[in-house]
Amino acid sequence: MRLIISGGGTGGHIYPALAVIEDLLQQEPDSEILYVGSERGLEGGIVKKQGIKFIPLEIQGFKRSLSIENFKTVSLFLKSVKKSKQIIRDFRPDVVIGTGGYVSGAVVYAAARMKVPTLIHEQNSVVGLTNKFLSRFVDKIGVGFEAAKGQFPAKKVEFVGNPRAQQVANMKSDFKWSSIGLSDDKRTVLIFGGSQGAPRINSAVVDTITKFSQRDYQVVFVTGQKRYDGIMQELTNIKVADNVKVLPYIDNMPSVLPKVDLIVGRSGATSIAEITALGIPAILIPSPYVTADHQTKNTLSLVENDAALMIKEPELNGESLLKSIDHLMLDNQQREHMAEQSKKMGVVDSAIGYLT
Ligand SMILES: CC(=O)N[C@H]1[C@@H](OP(=O)(O)OP(=O)(O)OC[C@H]2O[C@@H](n3ccc(=O)[nH]c3=O)[C@H](O)[C@@H]2O)O[C@H](CO)[C@@H](O)[C@@H]1O
Repeated sequence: MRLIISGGGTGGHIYPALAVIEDLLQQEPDSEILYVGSERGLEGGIVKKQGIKFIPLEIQGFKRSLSIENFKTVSLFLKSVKKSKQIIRDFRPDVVIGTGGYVSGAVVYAAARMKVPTLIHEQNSVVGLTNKFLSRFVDKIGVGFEAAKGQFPAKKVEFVGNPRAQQVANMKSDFKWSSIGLSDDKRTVLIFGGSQGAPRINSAVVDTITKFSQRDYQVVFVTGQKRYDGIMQELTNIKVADNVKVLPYIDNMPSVLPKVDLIVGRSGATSIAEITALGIPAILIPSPYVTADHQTKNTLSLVENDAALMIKEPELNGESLLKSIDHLMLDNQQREHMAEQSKKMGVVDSAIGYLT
């Protein structure tokens, strides 16, 4: 099969696209894949590292308020549609898939206009702007939450789960914490604020980081690539204990996640799909800065099922963070219960096949 796929901006859109590619290559190893992404998003680095052919487009998002920048946005979009048409003519794909983010809007729209079969995947329960726009033009729509179905034309939409969930659930991991200087025998807490790191979570961790030295668990603190240097600067005069590892980013999350005892982080759609696919106990701090507060909705669905605890961002600080982590790390029974409840919510038989 010849596939053009596009998903951009943040990890939540990129990793589901990579899961689709991995699945397709397992089924049809001779497939030709082209990833079209934005110049500015995380995808350039992530996709190229995987050895997948990547073409960047220059594109930017709409400002929700009246802004002169929106004229530039429209002009860049139209140029990207034109470039996408050329890319499609050259590559001759059998299908074009979009997994969200502005860039996928241009690519999938161009394909639909050229009558190439198109499909989009929506990870969130609240539909993103790009997918809402594309839903009028595409042939099929796969959604990761049942709740998203009603927001799309009924004839096109199908619940398929999140392809990334199936990928992590199928992973046979031989990852060892000792490969990053930690112990293989200690229970491990992984703290990360989505694919880009979250300043409020980072500050709370920095405030309490010395206290982790007195604990019998270990902590992996992922700052986000762009925030790492700043955090290391803040930590210059602070003694970080041996049981804490500070990292800018984790490239091999599917291998790492099965070895984690507790996750502390945001509740973006793809993180939630991973957490529930594996049944990992979690403390979730929803981002209040996202469309229709969808991360709080994501979080509550887990909290109501006893699968996670929530700390609202205004209540987050070093003390509340440490208290919640300690509470769960001391209570093996509660963690086990959370793990079971979480796993019950996981959708790991996502119909990736449907997407290709
Ligand atoms: C601020 C913002 O707009 N956030 C949105 C964005 O979040 P974002 O992309 O951060 O969130 P997600 O939780 O959906 O996905 C993060 C992905 O990055 C991976 N990861 C993260 C850190 C790391 O070091 N290594 C790594 O591989 C995670 O395992 C996961 O696969 O897209 C999501 C899916 O559309 C939305 O629900 C979020 O609301």
